[in-house]
Amino acid sequence: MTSSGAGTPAPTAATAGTPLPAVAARGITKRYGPTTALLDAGIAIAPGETHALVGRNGAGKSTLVSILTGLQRADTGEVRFAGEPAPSLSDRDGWRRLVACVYQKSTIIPTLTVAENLFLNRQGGGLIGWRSLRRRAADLLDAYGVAVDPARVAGELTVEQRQLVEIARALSFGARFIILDEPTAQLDAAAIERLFDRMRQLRDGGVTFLFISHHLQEVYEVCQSVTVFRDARHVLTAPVTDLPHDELVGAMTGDAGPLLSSGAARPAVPAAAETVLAVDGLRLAGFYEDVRLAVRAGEMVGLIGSGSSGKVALAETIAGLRRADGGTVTVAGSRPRPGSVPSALAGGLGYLPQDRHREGLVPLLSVAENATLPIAGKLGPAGVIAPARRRAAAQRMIDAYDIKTSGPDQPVNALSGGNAQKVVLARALSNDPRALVMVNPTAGVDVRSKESLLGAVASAATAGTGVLVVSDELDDLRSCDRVLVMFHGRVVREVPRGWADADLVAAVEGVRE
Ligand SMILES: Nc1ncnc2c1ncn2[C@@H]1O[C@H](COP(=O)(O)OP(=O)(O)OP(=O)(O)O)[C@@H](O)[C@H]1O
Repeated sequence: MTSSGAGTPAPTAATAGTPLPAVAARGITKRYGPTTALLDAGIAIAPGETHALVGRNGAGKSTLVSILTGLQRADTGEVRFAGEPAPSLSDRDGWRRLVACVYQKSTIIPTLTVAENLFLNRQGGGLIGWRSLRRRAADLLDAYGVAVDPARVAGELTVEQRQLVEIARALSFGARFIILDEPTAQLDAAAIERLFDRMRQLRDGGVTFLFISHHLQEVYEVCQSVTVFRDARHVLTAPVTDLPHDELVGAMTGDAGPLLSSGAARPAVPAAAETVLAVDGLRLAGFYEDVRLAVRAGEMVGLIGSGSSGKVALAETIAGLRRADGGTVTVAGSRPRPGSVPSALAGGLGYLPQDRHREGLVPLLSVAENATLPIAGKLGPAGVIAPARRRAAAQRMIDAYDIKTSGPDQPVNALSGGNAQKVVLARALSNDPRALVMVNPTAGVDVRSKESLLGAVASAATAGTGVLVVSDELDDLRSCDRVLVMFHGRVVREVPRGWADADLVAAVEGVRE
């Protein structure tokens, strides 16, 4: 293990027999106004290894990534690649040849074809014809074993295909160091395994990875070393084989207490409890067919299924983001207007969207404004809210959900990803919805915050909200009274509470055959 509590790990100069790190950052400090995002932090990544970077929400991981990719300058400290100082920030081509990051959010332009995306910003290309562009793109994708048609419009790609195209693009620029920032958050189990196989192949070919994930089992599965950041500082770097899971969590959180089980018991739902969400004969061509389900007040129902199961499209239809071809959605006894989000919300639905960036938050508004948007009516007459009341309500949410922020006035686009997710959930629950639909509620949320988020959801259920949890994360589903399994657009099984992990995975896998 290198260093514990010290500022920066591992040397940047070669010592006898030790190769120079492929990437080394030392003594990095970065401040945003009153917030210290990184304080004398660093990382050293050996050539050809897959190195994990983990830490709680707001620990400084994304900030380090932006410095390692030349998107921003550290206030102090230095970055070296194979011992050489990093290029200047203006030398974008220099950076592109050294490092690429595949973000959760795509950097691919959705309206262009795959081929155009691959050859965008390429030096020395001059004007080339479409056929030649397409041929060169096909050769490039072929060389990296990516089975995607270069003529496809990039916006139509699946998350998995998009990531592979981005990796191929990075490698084709010459980069041999790739940062994967929560790459598995939007992938189903089979796609995650394919990604890991691909990473292992590339690693065998000498590619170095920095892998960021809140799923610690993935760190053990695919990484050789792990670095932990806590509160802007480097606290530990170790081979994963030397670091038991509990110690890793302890390093992240600063205490060694065991994680609570998020499947803690809730009272049984009375048989006479009212149905607060009913879906009847719902169908949407290409996504799902004849779906029927009911959630009662106080009940938590899970919905699991692979990427092609249609579960997210179903959730989006319930929330009014999509309009079904037929069938009905009933929320607390009334039928919201199909395809209307305001109508669904007015009817008593709370919704936690999959893509918090696009659907969840108003980026330039403060944490307080975002968190209290749906309770405006409760805080003051006719939607007029006294700023002090708004701030007080937001401060209560910040405390209850452990949101790391400089205060209620911080704009949400300055929050870390996981903390933004907490604001979306706090907001969804703030209106005491009769029914709550959540898609991947803990995506991007650290291990400790997961407990408090899921605890808040379970409390809402105990208080009478009916909850539909749409997720492939087994931890998200443990508190559910039953889990519905979707496959190719249909609900094909119902698994009662008390399942073992292997049983639920088998239920999802089994129906594939
Ligand atoms: N542009 C910005 N302006 C102000 N503060 C910022 C900005 N970007 C990041 N921060 C703050 O810096 C700290 C570190 O954030 P960072 O995004 O690096 O965390 P992270 O470890 O990536 O978290 P997560 O796991 O939630 O993605 C946070 O407190 C965040 O609010």
